[in-house]
Amino acid sequence: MIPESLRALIADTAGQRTVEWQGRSLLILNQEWGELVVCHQGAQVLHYQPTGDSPWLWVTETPAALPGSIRGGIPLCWPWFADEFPEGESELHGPARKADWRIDAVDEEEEGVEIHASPVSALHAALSPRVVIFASRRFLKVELITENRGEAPIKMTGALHTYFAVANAFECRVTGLAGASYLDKSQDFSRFDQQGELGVRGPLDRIYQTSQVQVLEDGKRQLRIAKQGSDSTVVWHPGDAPPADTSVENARSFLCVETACTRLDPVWLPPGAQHLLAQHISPLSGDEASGE
Ligand SMILES: O=P(O)(O)OC[C@H]1O[C@H](O)[C@H](O)[C@@H](O)[C@@H]1O
Repeated sequence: MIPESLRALIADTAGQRTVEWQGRSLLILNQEWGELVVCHQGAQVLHYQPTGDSPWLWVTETPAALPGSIRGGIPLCWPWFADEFPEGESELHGPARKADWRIDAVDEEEEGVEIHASPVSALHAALSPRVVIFASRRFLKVELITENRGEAPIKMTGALHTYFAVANAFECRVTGLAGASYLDKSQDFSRFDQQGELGVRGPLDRIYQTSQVQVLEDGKRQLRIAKQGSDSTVVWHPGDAPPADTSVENARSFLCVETACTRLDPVWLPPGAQHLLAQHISPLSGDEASGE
């Protein structure tokens, strides 16, 4: 579920190192607690695997060339999601995922790591983003923090556009959405209510209005997806018409469950204020799994 060439670089890493892959600079950690790969382009977590498990995140076998971004891992959509462009802009999902980011700090402890990143060049006249990544044997958490350094309130949207690695996208369940209202992008953003839990059986592109925890089940693993600062969960799969950088077969092994702020819940950030958008992924504990 990650390309062989990336797998080989991780296997050759003892501890921590920075390497080139696909023309991008990657920070690779291979430690007792597990593996983590962060790409400098987009401050994108490309890979996370706690010891004893398989990868939680999917990466395309055939990434787009630069200046494109790599499909997979946890791309940052910032400071807007999809086509919620501010006036004069046209880049789908915003400039952050293609931009160069600096790794400001890597704090390693026996139990895990905390990584801080910020863009090399300003991505917005007033909004300033930074990213904090926490990884350990038990969880992966990504925080996207935005500060308004300007003098007027600014409207923003965004997403942690996570590509989860799954056994088969069309045999997945995403629980925690039952009863939630959603906009269906494939039906001109018509609004519906989710009847029962979501079973993914084909292409879908939906924005659910919810701040609740979701659980992604693929028959082999149950991952709990908790969030902060988000009232939208986007569930997306392109079916048998994936984007050009991904084959139909390869696309079957991801499902996007995105922690987002969208047209349903845009953030109006006052001057001097910060917004935290966070996704916290962990295995469903035994108690929760049995419904206790
Ligand atoms: O191909 P990308 O620009 O990465 O966008 C991939 C997808 O992102 C989101 O999930 C949107 O809801 C989809 O409509 C879009 O197709």
